[in-house]
Order: sequence, then C-alpha cells, then structure tokens
Amino acid sequence: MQKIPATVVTGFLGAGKTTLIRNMLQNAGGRKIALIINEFGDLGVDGDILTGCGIETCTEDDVVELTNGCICCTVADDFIPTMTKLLARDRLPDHIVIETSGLALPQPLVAAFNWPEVKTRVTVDGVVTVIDTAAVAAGRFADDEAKVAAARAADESLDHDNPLEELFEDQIRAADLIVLNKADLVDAATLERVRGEIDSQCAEAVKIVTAEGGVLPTDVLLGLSAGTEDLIADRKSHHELHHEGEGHDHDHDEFESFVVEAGQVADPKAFAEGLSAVIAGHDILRLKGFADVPGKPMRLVVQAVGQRIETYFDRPWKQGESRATRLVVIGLHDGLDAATCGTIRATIRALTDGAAQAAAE
Ligand SMILES: Nc1nc2c(ncn2[C@@H]2O[C@H](COP(=O)(O)OP(=O)(O)OP(=O)(O)O)[C@@H](O)[C@H]2O)c(=O)[nH]1
Repeated sequence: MQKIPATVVTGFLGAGKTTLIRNMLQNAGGRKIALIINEFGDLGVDGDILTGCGIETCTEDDVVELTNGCICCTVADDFIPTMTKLLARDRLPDHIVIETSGLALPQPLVAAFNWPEVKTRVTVDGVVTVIDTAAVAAGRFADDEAKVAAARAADESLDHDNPLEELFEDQIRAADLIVLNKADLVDAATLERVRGEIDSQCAEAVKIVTAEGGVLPTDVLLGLSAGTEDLIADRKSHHELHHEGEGHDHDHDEFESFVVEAGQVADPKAFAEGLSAVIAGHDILRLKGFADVPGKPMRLVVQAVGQRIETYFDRPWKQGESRATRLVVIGLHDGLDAATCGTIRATIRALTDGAAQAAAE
C-alpha cells in the first residue's frame, strides 16, 4: 500500500501558517487534504477560521483540532490517536497537512511518524517552516548578545537565554522548505539580507522561497518526498542537544496565554487602535480571536502579530452560536504575570461595551 504523504507546517506565532494553508486548500487541485491543527492557548481560532473560510474542501470533517497543549508535548496522548482515527476512515485523504502551534518544536512530532502504527501508513512529505520576514528583519528573534554573554559567564552550559531565538532556530533546523513570508512588508534589500541570514542557518539542501500572503503554488509546498521521519534524528532541537539521554521533558513555561471575554465592539477601528495601544504597553507576541459587532450579522476576526493588527468580517454568526467577543493573548511568561494579565484583561474589556458584557455574564 502506498504511504499517505503528510506535510508539517511550522513557524513562529503569527508567521502566516494558517494563511498559507488556506491558500493551499484553495488551490488543492482536486487533492483531498485532511488537516490537523494545533494551537497554543485555549481558543481554537485557526481551525475556526479555516472551517469558516467557505472553501469547499475545508469542512469540519476535514479539520481536526488538537487543543490540549502543544503538539510536541502531546504526541502520545493526542497526535497518535488522532492519526490512528484518521487512518481508520473509509475514505482516506490524499494528503495530510499538520499545522503546529507557533511554539511547537517540530522534532518530536516528526519523530512520531516512526511509531509503528503510523510509519507503515504515512510518510512525512516535508516540513515547511513559515517565517515572518518583517519580524526577523526587525530583530524579533535575535539574542541580546550582551545579556547572553553575562548569563553564560554565570552558567557555561547555557546556549541561549532567549526562548524566541531558540525556538526559531529549532523550527528552521527541522525544515525541508523555508517560506520567507510577508515579503510585502520589507524592501528588496532587506528580503535578501534575511534570506542570507536564514540560508546561513540551514542545510544546503533546504530550499528557501519567498511569499506574500502565503501564496505559493501548491506543487511547491506538497510533493517534496523528503521522508523527513528518517532524517529528523540529525536535526536535533536545542532541548534534545542539551538534555540528551536525561529523559528530561521540555515544556513551554517561558510562554503564557490567556483568554479575554469582552463585550460588544461598537467601533472596530477604534477597538483595533485600543488593542494596538495595549500591545505596545505590554510585550504581547500574539493576540487573536473574534468580536461581536452590534447590528452586524457577520463575526469580526481580530488578528494581531506584535503591533500589526488586522480585522475583517469572515462569516455570519451561526444559529445557536453565542455572539461573543473572545480573544486569546500570548506573550512571554516574564512579561505576563497575574497582575499584568488582569490589567490587560480589564483594559481590553473597557474598550468594549461594558453593559453588554455585564449582561452576558
Ligand atoms: N502583510 C502580510 N500579512 C500577512 C501575510 N501572511 C499572513 N499575514 C497576516 O498575519 C497574521 C497572522 O497570520 P496567520 O496565518 O494567522 O499566522 P499563523 O502562523 O497561523 O499564526 P499562529 O497560528 O497564531 O501561530 C494575519 O493577520 C494574516 O493576515 C503576508 O504575507 N503579509
């Protein structure tokens, strides 16, 4: 029996994974694609956006959401059973696409394709790592060299002290194909500089392509035939390199997320401006969700990556679905202690209609 190819789409929070997958589904060329989506935070926004996007081949049946934590930590409990169920279906997919959370290490996930129950049926066609070119250009993932040097002087086993940089490198290290996305946000010289930077970090065989809005021919993304499960042992993550043989579980303690339930949003533009100020005031990496705009039959999608905010109406609220404003906020643990989370929650709520919020509670 021919193995089903599976593509792992990874990349940091907000790099454009869901956008790229949405475009891929729109141009699937008749392939039946099953999606497995994993998110950090207790609100399944990506799956909801994809099933709400109206693409014929993207129904709730085609999308499985894994929301019990990062996929790299829940391989045995969540991912393997999901794959087993998928493979037991009468109508098998032609291709499986897995979107990892923006904080996931791809290595444990890819290694799971060597588990006997999966290995006989599925092969990893390739790991596609999506990169926010503008964020790299702005130094978002760069170590503060002075800080690292000081920390290393105190603990010489230390590699990085910046969880963003470490994760970014691990996601690049796992890649078969790298997509320099958001090319529209940088000029040509910056794009080339970032390409050079990334190129120097990955193996020669790894292809690097650029994209705007995640738009790439599906044949560029699918059909790499890399068989990455056989190669992944040589693409170790920082965690694996540091704790080899120690049986030391990794976690995502450096990151924090919480959900804000708020009232109605009377003025989406003013709301976005208010959110922008909240993000600027606290080091929020990612904020996303849906908002209830009074008098509008459609729900408002709210997407923020750093300071950049986007809002658009995607689909009508469904019958029986409660109209609500719910946003997930993600940042570094150090920047989001309980008091700060409380302040952010209160500030966001204050941007919405408090009376409606009180009535809803
Ligand atoms: N300007 C610009 N914006 C983009 C591009 N690709 C994606 N975006 C925007 O970036 C934001 C995040 O995109 P997503 O596709 O949700 O990113 P993601 O990687 O799936 O995010 P997480 O799942 O939260 O990690 C959205 O507002 C997108 O519209 C691009 O090429 N250019």
